[in-house]
Amino acid sequence: MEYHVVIPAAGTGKRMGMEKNKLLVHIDEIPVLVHTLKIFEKDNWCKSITLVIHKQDRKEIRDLVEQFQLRKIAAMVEGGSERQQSVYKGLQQLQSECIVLIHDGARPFVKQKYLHQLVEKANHYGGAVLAVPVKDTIKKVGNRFVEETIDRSILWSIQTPQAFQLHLIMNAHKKAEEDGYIGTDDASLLERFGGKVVVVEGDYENFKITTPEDLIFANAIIQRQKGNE
Ligand SMILES: Nc1ccn([C@@H]2O[C@H](COP(=O)(O)OP(=O)(O)OP(=O)(O)O)[C@@H](O)[C@H]2O)c(=O)n1
Ligand SMILES: C[C@](O)(CO)[C@H](O)COP(=O)(O)O
Repeated sequence: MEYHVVIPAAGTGKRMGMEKNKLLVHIDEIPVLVHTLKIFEKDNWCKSITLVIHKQDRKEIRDLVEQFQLRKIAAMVEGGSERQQSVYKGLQQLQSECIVLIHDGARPFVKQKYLHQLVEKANHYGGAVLAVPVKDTIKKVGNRFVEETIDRSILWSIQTPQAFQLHLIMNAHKKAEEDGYIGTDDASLLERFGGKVVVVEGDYENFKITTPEDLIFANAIIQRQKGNE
């Protein structure tokens, strides 16, 4: 089977608290974004990468594409002020019906075996997301007092990649834009209209690099991977 991937990389990384986009920060001498892109470069089911970038990063990212010989990048488009807008701009680059994966540039540790499972599930059901069961106890809190402890057995932390039949996710993004609806992931836009989204269980290493301590975990994972090579 085959798929195309849209990678939103147009954030500014406010929670990382650095001057530059966190995706350009190095882990083991390679920018976070390059670690992510290499996963898709290596996967022979992946036919093209659409990269959504911030205007100010264009030159640096173009240079990285050359330096690391990233050959699958079909388009580099500028994103919007919200992740959702960036993804929609990326999706609009795809011309014909296909399975599309949407994957955060900030998740450089997704394993290839999950990509293929997601493609197969999306082909069957329409949508598929990678996720892990929550590890913490989750409580509903109002005004600093606990209102309820939620049954953890039904809760999952949702990651990316998220895989979709292109026409379904395009339609969901179009409707969300018309309604002024902003979701925290792409699958939620499909769920609004009863679209089927199946969960593929992944692993906890596929975390999103968000705050400074995440760089410590990221370096530790890379060192362990190198030790296993
Ligand atoms: N307007 C935006 C915002 C985010 N993203 C991308 O979406 C992914 C997940 O977003 P997040 O981790 O929230 O990144 P930032 O928005 O950069 O971080 P912050 O919220 O801390 O500013 C990242 O790969 C980020 O580059 C994007 O393409 N366009
Ligand atoms: C899409 C996402 O990766 C799902 O976990 C996530 O929502 C991205 O952004 P956030 O701002 O950290 O919620």
